[in-house]
Amino acid sequence: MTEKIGVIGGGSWGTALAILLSEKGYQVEMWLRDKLQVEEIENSRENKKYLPNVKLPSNLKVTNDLEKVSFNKDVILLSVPTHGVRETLYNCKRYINKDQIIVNVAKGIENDSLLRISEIVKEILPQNKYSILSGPSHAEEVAKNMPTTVVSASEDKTVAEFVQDLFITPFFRVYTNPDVVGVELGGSLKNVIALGAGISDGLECGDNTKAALMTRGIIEMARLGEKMGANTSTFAGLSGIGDLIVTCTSMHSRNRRAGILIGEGKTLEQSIKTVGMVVEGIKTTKSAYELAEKYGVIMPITKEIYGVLYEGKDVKNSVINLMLRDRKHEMEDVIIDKNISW
Ligand SMILES: NC(=O)C1=CN([C@@H]2O[C@H](COP(=O)(O)OP(=O)(O)OC[C@H]3O[C@@H](n4cnc5c(N)ncnc54)[C@H](OP(=O)(O)O)[C@@H]3O)[C@@H](O)[C@H]2O)C=CC1
Ligand SMILES: O=C(CO)COP(=O)(O)O
Repeated sequence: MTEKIGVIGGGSWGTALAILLSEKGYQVEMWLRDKLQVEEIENSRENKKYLPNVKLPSNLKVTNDLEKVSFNKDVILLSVPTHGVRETLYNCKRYINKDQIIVNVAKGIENDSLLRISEIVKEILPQNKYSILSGPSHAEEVAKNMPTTVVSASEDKTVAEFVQDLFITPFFRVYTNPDVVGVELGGSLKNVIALGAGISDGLECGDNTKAALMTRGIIEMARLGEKMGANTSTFAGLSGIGDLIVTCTSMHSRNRRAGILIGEGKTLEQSIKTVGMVVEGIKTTKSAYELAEKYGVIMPITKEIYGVLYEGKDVKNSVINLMLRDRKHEMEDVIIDKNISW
């Protein structure tokens, strides 16, 4: 049985998963970059900043030391936001050996390089086995043992199944999938659409609008995914439509909450500050927009959200732009694929 797990990143998600793994009886140590926060958590046995009102089990250790969290662990759980993954991995690379399995739970695409997390990990730790764990799973609900389902994706079936065994509990059901590209893209791109769903709520558009954004959103996500080598059926699964539903509708979603504030007329900076936690979709919108250009994929919702976030476009004009696009067949991509005509 795997005994030792280092959790790198003690935000809401890292903390919720560290609790789950500790309660399963593993030896878990969680790293946070802020020394004062580590002391505060040790004293109160609670992560008041990111996961308040949830007590940490007594066997869960907390540290500020990257060597302690990385060295001699069987599994490294990467739970820092996407923009911090590269630097954090570089800083702990010297303590990690090739037999340690890397499990990533961050949902984003790196700016500028346009790399998914598995690609960053491959660059820095080329010999280590990798799995992404993703799906509709708000930390606040997992911490309360509310039934949740996620997917473990790895190129290596034994690794995907190992991670499934590691995390599965009666409340946290883990499926497997070989499609790393699809699972990583689903978890990242849904945050862009969730910003849009939030903007729609902030504008007081109704449920029709949100259903439209979600349905047309998953189509453009899958369109990019297919060009990038994903299996389009993955977008119909937990890390695609599943996570899109939860993020576009939940009051826990930071992406949706940031979108609501933008829709209400707050600036991007005000919205990020008010949410006070990582809003991955903001950086991912830029990466997704650039990937769409690079692969020549039409992503109208992503393009409008990019315009609002990065070009100062008026949100109401963006809605009009989306509604007044050229008329088209709903299943255009399918029709082209299967050569179907009327
Ligand atoms: N919360 C959730 O329900 C879920 C989150 N995720 C994903 O998990 C990842 C982590 O998110 P989450 O835990 O929610 O984030 P939070 O906003 O709750 O916490 C962010 C954590 O990351 C730290 N951090 C921020 N920037 C850096 C950096 N550059 N280097 C190292 N550490 C950094 C913060 O430290 P400090 O306080 O010092 O700034 C804080 O501990 C994201 O990709 C998110 O999309 C996935 C599924 C569910
Ligand atoms: O990915 C998540 C739930 O599955 C968390 O979404 P937010 O980052 O929008 O809170």
